[in-house]
Amino acid sequence: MPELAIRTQALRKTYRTRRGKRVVAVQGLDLEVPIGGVHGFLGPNGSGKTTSIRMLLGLVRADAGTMTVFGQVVPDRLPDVVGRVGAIVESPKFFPSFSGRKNLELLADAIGAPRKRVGEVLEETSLNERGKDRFKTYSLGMKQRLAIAATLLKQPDLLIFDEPTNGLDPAGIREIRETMRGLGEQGRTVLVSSHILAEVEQVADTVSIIGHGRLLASGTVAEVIGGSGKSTVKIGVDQLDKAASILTASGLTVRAEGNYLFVDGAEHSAEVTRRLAQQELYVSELVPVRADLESVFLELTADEGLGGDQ
Ligand SMILES: Nc1ncnc2c1ncn2[C@@H]1O[C@H](COP(=O)(O)OP(=O)(O)OP(=O)(O)O)[C@@H](O)[C@H]1O
Repeated sequence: MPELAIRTQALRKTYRTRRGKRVVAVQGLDLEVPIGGVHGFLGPNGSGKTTSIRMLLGLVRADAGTMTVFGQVVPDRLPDVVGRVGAIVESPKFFPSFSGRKNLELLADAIGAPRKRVGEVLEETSLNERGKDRFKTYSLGMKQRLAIAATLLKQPDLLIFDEPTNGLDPAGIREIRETMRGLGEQGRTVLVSSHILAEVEQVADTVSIIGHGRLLASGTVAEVIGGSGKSTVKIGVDQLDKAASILTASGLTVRAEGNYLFVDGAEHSAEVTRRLAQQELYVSELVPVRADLESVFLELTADEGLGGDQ
């Protein structure tokens, strides 16, 4: 088996609230993150993403299960791999009155990274033009990119970002997305958690979808979409109502939208045309509708409600 960047097996974590209530945050999570590229770690709010990430980083103790990072069992062997991992789990603290560059220089000195890395990471996160400006004048998106720049100082092979675009405007989201894409293309592994699909669908090479702390689906974006078994065709036809009742009577799920019918569950588009033609209704247009990650996600997590909160 090829080495994985991250692997968890039967990972479990139950919290006890102050009132003594038990909250199962992660219940038997099997996660596999391949080496290289962007991996979207997706799930509704409260589904256990942050807890899983914190366990991987040794910040929260797991109740049961195993975890490896680059083949090393963590948290036991974390010291052996921690140098290869950069993570942003909470907003890091920067000095507001110092420039972005100065902040990075101080950090580089603190962790023993060469000063020349500062210019490189500013470039990688497209901050070089604003590097001399004070941190407090940065937009939220720039602050977040500076945090990414800080994790890049030590050239990690694996980057873990927990909801990196929270609170950002569309331009900020795009910038973070492009930064992640660039890192994935360099061959680094980026694990990015999100509950917003549209954000990750465009950058992720592979995804894992979780709900209630369990894995619901994983693979390449195409595999996860294809594996949903959802096939929909959009058809244009005269007498929409009549066509809809014919198709419904054949066991297909049909809904009308404008001048079109959307038909779910037909194995072959030809089946739709044939059934209508038998009743002398002729299809003027027929387009297969590609399922997107969003609809698959909603379908998979439909029973999840508020994720782990109940
Ligand atoms: N310290 C804690 N004490 C008690 N319960 C907690 C604690 N941290 C998390 N939880 C609960 O565990 C569950 C999983 O939370 P977690 O933050 O891991 O989910 P998440 O998928 O990261 O959600 P979000 O996207 O909202 O951050 C939730 O029900 C949450 O309320």
